[in-house]
Amino acid sequence: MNFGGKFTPKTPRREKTNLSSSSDSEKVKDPVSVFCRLRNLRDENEASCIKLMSPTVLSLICPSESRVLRKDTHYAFKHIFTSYASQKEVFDHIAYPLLEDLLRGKNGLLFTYGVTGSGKTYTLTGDPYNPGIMPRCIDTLFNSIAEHQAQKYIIKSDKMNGFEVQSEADARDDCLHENRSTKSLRKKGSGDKVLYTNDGTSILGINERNLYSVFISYIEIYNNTVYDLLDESGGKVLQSKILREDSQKNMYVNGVVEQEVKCAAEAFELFNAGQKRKRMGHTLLNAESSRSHSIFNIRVVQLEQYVLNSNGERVIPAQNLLKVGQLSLVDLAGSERSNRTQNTGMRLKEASSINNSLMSLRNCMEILRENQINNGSRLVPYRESRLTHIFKNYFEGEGRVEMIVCASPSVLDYEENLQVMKFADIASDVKVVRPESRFTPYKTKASKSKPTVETPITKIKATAPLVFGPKIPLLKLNFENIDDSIGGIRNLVKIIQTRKQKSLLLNREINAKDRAFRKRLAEMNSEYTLKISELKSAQQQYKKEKKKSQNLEVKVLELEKMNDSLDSKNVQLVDSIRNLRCNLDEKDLKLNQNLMEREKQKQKMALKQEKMNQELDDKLRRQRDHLNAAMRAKEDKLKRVRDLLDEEHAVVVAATPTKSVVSEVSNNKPPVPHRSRHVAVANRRRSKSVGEVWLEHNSVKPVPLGTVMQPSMNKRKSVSKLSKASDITHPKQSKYCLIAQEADTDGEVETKVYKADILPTCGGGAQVIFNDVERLRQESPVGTPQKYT
Ligand SMILES: Nc1ncnc2c1ncn2[C@@H]1O[C@H](COP(=O)(O)OP(=O)(O)OP(=O)(O)O)[C@@H](O)[C@H]1O
Repeated sequence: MNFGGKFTPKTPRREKTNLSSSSDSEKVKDPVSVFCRLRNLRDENEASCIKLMSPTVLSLICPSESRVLRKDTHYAFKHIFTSYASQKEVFDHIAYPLLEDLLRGKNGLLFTYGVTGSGKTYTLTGDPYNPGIMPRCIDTLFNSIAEHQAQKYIIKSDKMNGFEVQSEADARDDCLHENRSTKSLRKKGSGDKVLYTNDGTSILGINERNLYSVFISYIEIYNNTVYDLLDESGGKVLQSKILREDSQKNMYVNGVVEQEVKCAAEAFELFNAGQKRKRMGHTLLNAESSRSHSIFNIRVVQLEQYVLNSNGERVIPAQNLLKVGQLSLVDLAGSERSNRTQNTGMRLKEASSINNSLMSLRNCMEILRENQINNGSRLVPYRESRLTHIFKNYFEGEGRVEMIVCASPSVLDYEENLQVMKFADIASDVKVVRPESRFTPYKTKASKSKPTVETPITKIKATAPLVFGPKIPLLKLNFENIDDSIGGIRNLVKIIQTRKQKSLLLNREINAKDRAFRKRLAEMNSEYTLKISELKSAQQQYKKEKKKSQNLEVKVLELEKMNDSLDSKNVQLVDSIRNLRCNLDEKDLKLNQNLMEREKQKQKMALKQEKMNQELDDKLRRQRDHLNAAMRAKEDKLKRVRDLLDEEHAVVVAATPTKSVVSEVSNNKPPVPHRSRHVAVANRRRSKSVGEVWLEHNSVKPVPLGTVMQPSMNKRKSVSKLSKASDITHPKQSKYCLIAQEADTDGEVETKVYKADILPTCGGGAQVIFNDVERLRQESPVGTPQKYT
């Protein structure tokens, strides 16, 4: 084994594994082991929706009050732990075999899955008196390897998911300058030390030829971003990390703090420090609910000190190989329905991210199962979520996968349990390649101190004895048999000569080696100087890159902050939009109500108006009919008068009958001249008789005419009633007119002026001779000028 020379990988690079590949089909595969752990009911009187049928089968009973009634369904598990099962039972059954694998250099993934508050964290962590799987794993591990641990920092993480081995002196140096951040992490963790009860369990039959180193890392996936719970470089703000593939195509968290621990207490301190940073929150269903998926990684690295050759002698292993096993304990955040948790804002965003990642896990499982059943090659969408991406290797055959389904039997959890059980059903059908011990080639770190310093392996080299030839026999001189003694002496001389020759040879060899060594040393020295300058430039480059990456990280952090604030703003906006929508809906409702009310009123009004219109129409029709009848009667009378006038041309009215005429006129009836008393008088026009005096007889008070043309009567006397003969016989009066008003068929008012001459009779009376009728009508058709006749 060469600790100072150049590293050459001894094992071929592992090809990317794929479950559907033909080579994989030849490998032995095991289904994902799915266990179930039932927790106790919170309230003893509560009804249960889970019925145990056997130690491996349970039935999910649909509660009668469920919105959708479903048939009872059966689900099979590798084993079901009832609420009476102790933490130790769960550990012994599930985690102990994984620990055995870990010490054989095999990987294992154990995750808890279930509804929020169903006991996932309790199963994995527990409490000091009922330690869960994680503390039991740590205790059992150190109980088993305590005596066989490598000196601290002999094996170091190379920050790229691999390891390198360095000399003891360098390891001591590193111990002295122990990472400050780790110290402070420890300090933080040691503030309130949590000590879990150690029951002394250990793994039997570990390989005692190996030196063991244990490494711990603790990360969380929060809102689909990976954070290192042990990284203190960002102060209180957790640093987001990216996922990378190492040279062997294994996924790892870039730049994750992977701390070597030498005892269980140190591991617990780190766990507690990380636990304080883990995102927990209070929800309606769990006072301390995990808001992120947390992954606690234990890596055990084994360095083979020596191997035994066929003669049973200890020889240094020919290859630079480390056996590396990893156990990932994953506490998944609980699946939850927002209508039950009534989460809002940040909690709601967390819940949706949790549910999304769990959905991605389910998707991947479904596709893996489908590929296996149909021998298909559908792409498994590991990259959809960090949770699936980080565990890609496990599903592609890099380790054993086990799952504990935690379930609360409460009827309230029925719907969620149904989904969890379906997921478990899918998972138990997925098969993964049985893991093999993993050997990783390691680099030896160039020693910072003098090259004479021994590593655990160079120590073994030094103990190999130098052989100068045959052993020098014990010479016993026998003076009684001098020949024997001489023979012995000769033999001795021969041996001494051979040894001398051997010694000379060795001396020459040593000298040659010394020369070669010196030459090599000189070469190495120049190489060293070269390397130092290379290292310096690499360091400078590294510093630059580090600065760049720090800047980038700061930027990422700022962007994340911005993203977070945008997210919270978005949530607020969504809330306010929802409120505004509610308000709008309320207002719309009110508006609609008002509109309906108004419509009703309108309809009422319309009905009322229609009724009124009808009434008015009726009234108008009656009035019109009445007026028409009256007019018709008048026109008849008038016609008769005209006819008479036309026939006889003149009517002489005797003085005595004036009264009767007047009385007829006063009765507002058209005057009917008496045939025998008619006097023939030539037609006279008003315009021709200047200075005439008119007796204007308005039987009723007329409607104001408002016309432009008025009957031209310069001198007139208006009377409403003719009561005595002198009203007519007055000598100054020569003209008589009777004014009557009536409505025509269109309802327009028509004024008729019946004109007559007053002629004195020889008997001292007067005769009234009607000779003209003047009609005054006012019409107002829209858009047409008013007509007057
Ligand atoms: N088997 C059990 N025995 C006793 N107590 C239990 C058991 N399972 C859970 N509990 C208790 O129930 C509570 C909720 O459990 P826990 O926090 O482990 O739930 P969870 O599934 O991790 O929830 P979340 O997903 O919200 O983080 C805790 O107080 C825990 O102590």
